[in-house]
Amino acid sequence: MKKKVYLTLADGSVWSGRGEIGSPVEGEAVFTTASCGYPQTLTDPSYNGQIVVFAFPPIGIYGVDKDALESRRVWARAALTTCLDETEEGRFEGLRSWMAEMGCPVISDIDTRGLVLKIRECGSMMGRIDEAPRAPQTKELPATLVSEASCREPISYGEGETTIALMDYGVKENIIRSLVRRGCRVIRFPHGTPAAEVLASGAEGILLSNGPGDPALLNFEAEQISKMLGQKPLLGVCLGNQLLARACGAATKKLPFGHRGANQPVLERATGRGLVTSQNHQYAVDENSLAGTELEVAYSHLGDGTVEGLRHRRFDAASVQFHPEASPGPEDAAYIFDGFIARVKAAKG
Ligand SMILES: NC(=O)CC[C@H](N)C(=O)O
Repeated sequence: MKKKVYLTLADGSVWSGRGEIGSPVEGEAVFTTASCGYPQTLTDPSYNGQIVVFAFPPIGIYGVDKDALESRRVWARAALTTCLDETEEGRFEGLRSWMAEMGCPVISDIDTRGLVLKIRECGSMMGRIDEAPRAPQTKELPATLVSEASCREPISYGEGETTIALMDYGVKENIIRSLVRRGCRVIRFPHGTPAAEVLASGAEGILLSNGPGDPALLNFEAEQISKMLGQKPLLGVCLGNQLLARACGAATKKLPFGHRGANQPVLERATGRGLVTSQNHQYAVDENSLAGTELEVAYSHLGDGTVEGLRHRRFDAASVQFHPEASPGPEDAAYIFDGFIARVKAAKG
């Protein structure tokens, strides 16, 4: 039964809504402006630890197609919407009942317009959803978000002739589907796999996945990437972009409210071409920290100028902060996978 519930943000502001919560929920409150794709957003492991405010009302209008999810579970801690479409009749199961099965609260009738403005003004911050207004106890997201989301053992997909090692920091499954569809065999490795083991697997190219949390906490992962650099062609996506930067000696920084949505404008510096991209990130590579490294900026955000992609001057390594696999969002950047696979094929001769 839906009850009145409250979101209390770390700055003390209180927002009321309606929903069912088993126990209080805490997480980092962030917003996405994507107008569709809520099933993909909610199952994207990069949202582990976050309370997602959907700026676009309503959500739920087309239910949930379980064949088009980004993982087997919901990673967001809660979904907040001003208007929840609760239709259960239709081709797919309704959002409300699916979220109940997934054990994740959906809070409706909450002022998402005010919340988005608050987060834009004061930045993403911790929040608590409870039956009474209570301040969040958690100050920061834990360092365990990636290990929770990564696979436990290597998993193989596809039978193609080009073998890609996928470092799983919390991968969206459409990255795997995008590679398999292009004729690759993908070996998905747990985040803590040593570089030597990955290189010994017969991998001809390495893809660093997206994933949750602060890249500055992932020292072991960055160190392994530095050992793989120059050995095989490498592509980083989102968290993978941030970790490539760290592996090369650059640093990341926290953005005020990040970029989350399906129409983020990006400039490809080499061609002057503009791309409309799918994004979901809170951190970015600090451009000032690139001086003295062998990395250069290949893409930048047309809204705030932040780094959106990198290229290594000496090694075959590149990365993007946005999502070539889309899901949700436009497919303008899908060619990045084609370019990567062509590089891998060229390198193996
Ligand atoms: N989608 C991602 O890979 C997100 C990367 C990182 N966790 C960030 O928030 O910036």
